Amino acid sequence: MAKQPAGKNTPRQREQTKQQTQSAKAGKTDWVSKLDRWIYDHRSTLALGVLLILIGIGLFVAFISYLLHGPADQSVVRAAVNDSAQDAAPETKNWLGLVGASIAHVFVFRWFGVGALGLPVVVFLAGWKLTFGKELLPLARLTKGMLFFTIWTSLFIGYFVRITDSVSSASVWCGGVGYEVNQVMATLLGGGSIVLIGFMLFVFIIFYFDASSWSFTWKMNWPRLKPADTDDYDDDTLQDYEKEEEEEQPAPKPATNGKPATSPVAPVAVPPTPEPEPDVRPAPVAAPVVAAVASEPEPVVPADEPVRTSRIISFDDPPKNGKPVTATTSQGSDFVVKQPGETPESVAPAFDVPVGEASSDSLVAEHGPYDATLDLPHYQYPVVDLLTDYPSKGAQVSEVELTENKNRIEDTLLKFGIGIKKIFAEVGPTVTLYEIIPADGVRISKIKSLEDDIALSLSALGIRIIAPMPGKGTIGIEVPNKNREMVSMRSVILNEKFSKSNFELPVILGKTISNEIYIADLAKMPHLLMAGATGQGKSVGLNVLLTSLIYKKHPAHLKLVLVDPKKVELALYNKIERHFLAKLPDSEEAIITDTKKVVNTLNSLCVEMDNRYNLLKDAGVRNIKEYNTKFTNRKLNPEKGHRFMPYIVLIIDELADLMMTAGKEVEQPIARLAQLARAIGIHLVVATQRPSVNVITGLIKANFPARLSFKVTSKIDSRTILDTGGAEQLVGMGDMLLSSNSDLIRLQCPFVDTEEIDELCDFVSGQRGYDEAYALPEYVGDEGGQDIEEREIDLSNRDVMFDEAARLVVIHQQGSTSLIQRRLKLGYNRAGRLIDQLEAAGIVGPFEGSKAREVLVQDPQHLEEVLRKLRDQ
Ligand SMILES: Nc1ncnc2c1ncn2[C@@H]1O[C@H](COP(=O)(O)OP(=O)(O)OP(=O)(O)O)[C@@H](O)[C@H]1O
Repeated sequence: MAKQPAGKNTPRQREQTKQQTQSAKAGKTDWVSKLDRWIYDHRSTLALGVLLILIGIGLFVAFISYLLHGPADQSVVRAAVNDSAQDAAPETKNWLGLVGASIAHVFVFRWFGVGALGLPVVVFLAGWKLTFGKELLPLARLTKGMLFFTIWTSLFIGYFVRITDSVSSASVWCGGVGYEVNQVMATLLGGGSIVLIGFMLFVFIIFYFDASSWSFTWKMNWPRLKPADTDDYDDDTLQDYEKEEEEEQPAPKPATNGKPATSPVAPVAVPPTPEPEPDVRPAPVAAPVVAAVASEPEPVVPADEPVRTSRIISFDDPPKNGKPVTATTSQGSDFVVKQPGETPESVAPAFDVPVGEASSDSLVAEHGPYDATLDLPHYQYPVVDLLTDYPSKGAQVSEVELTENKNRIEDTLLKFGIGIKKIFAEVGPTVTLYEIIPADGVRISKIKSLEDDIALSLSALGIRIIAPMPGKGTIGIEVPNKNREMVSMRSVILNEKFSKSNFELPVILGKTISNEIYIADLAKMPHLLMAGATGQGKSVGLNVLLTSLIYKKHPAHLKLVLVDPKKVELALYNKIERHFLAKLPDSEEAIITDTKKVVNTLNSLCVEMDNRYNLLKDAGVRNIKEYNTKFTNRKLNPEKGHRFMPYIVLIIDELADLMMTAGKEVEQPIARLAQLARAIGIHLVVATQRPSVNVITGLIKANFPARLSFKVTSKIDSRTILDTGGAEQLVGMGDMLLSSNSDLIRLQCPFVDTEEIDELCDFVSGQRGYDEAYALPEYVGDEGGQDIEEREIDLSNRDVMFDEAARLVVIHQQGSTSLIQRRLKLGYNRAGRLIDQLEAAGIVGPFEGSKAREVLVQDPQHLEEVLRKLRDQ
């Protein structure tokens, strides 16, 4: 692993540089990044959350107490302000003393009276959300409600205080605002004030509880509105109205007059709705379904029955408030569309393809496109200051060195009878390229055949002859610089080419001889094979690749599978497990070091690949990009297994080790993935010290068009990896050759130290992550045995959630682990165990690959019977 940077930087120099840069940084940006980190640190969020809960409770107690003892405390507060707080304090009646009385005096007496009680409720709920990471009640919606409650109550009570002329005794109930505003309204409107106050309540109710979804009958009779007039109508609705008008047949809507809604979602006993849903539809069967559905923030679109084009789709809530949205189809069945990003398994899109473009368009119009990043909405991309600022001196080649080399090249070539017309030098970070135009009549093949002799005569390490230079009629001779430039990771991350790159998976590979940054799109590569003798910069190279991805990608869009048979090379990335790593459901460690686990992981990736291909086929698209676009546009139904697909990058740090211990067992899945996985977003980066043919087999090699080599020990190794010599001539420390699309490019890999990686991982892991690493599909190897009976499920020791899980799958007629996981809020492992138990109990059928298991019990009554028997046993 990285021990020491490029030649010029001795540990001492580096330490000094680091100290200088650190003190420079400290002055300017340290406090900003510290503040950032503090804000996104779990501990500070927890502390703030608990503080807000305490403040919420405190304010509530203080306000209630003030309302009870108000008159007594008013004089105490005045005395404290005018005279001495110390003298006044003992007189206070408020349960929270003088402070409680003073705050309550302002909020209750001066401002809002009873209405002020809305404030502590909001503060408490905000604190709850910060502390527990989820909402007790929909916060945004409730805040709006409470704001209205505060002002309206104050006005309403103020009206009666004014007309009863009881300001001296009762003004504490309406507060100063309520009373004063009523005074003004009375002057302007007289008795009309109460009408205005009543009207305000009416307007609030119709917007807050979305009167548009109350009844079809209402809608039918309401005047037709243009889309510009309202947000609550979708195109379908308007078209329907227009059609009906044309036909002059105001036919009753099915849900009102037609057959009662028949939904496969039978009424279930579920906790009551947190907020009353005003539902005035005369649909007796639909009603319990509404109650059931509204309490669950999950889609309950009947899984097997495509929702037909909905004529009226109305949502009870504006899109951005984070509350589940209830929608109604013309069939009268209701379902909930969850806001994107509510939980890690956010499943916002609620329509399937059969619904048609218009419905998904209207969903997008209402809610905006699905955004996977909303699972971690506050995630901050790493700041560049995490990387060390090594002072860049540029390439250090003196005139003298250049002239010396030029003369030696001229002399050597002349010795072999090669005349030179012209010679140019281009100074790169590690080597200088001398480009030679040979004299007329000199054949390139002659120069090529003399390559080794010329190199020997020039007798410097790492001379590489490029004859001819691709696309030019010239010869290139690369001569290493005496003092090479160290390319820092920071400098390349800051480079515009990287920051502005819009590649799907941008990876920095290095700096070219013309000092340009070379960035590749791993998604297009589509896999990378990396070789290099020990100590030549492979680990640094992998770290550079990972750093570029982490700097550019949101955890929602990228998952890493890290295989590290050497056990220490990638260990640093353990910290970002809950952000970027993917692992097998049953494994403890996200970084895979054990060969058996590697085999399972590779096979699991193959299962993931097959699953993804099935989803692509189902969606009628050809690749991950088209799939995710369709999903983002809410045209794919998560209830049918559709989900946003993050890219998966598999990194294998040492293939040689694995090939020695597991041979074909790893070769086959690697080759399979390399052959097929590009379209579904799984990309491989495989590194090895030993690029021999029994490690990089023909099967593997054929499927890795992009190959990269650091210095290797022999020309044979160079040929194995690059199909040509040259890599043995490299000068080490990140000097490398990239072979891509039959081009061979010499690059200097940037340097990134383990300390920098450590800081980067700390920065990422200090932020809120997912509950656990991204779960790869379960793969049970030979030992596990696929047969449920062999795995001996003990039904006498059932999970406590067994009955609930059974009811869930029977109600939905869908035996899927992810359904159990989402709806019962369980981890993957536990949900997997539950589904195994359900299989053993004969409630669901056996595993069927990417499809959900068949549910063998058809109705809830039958299920209760089965459950009762199990209990009796
Ligand atoms: N891009 C680079 N720029 C400057 N120095 C580098 C670069 N890459 C590697 N080095 C130097 O080479 C040393 C070895 O690099 P690295 O640890 O990446 O080798 P490796 O090929 O992974 O070796 P091993 O396989 O034994 O782990 C580093 O400690 C560092 O001093």
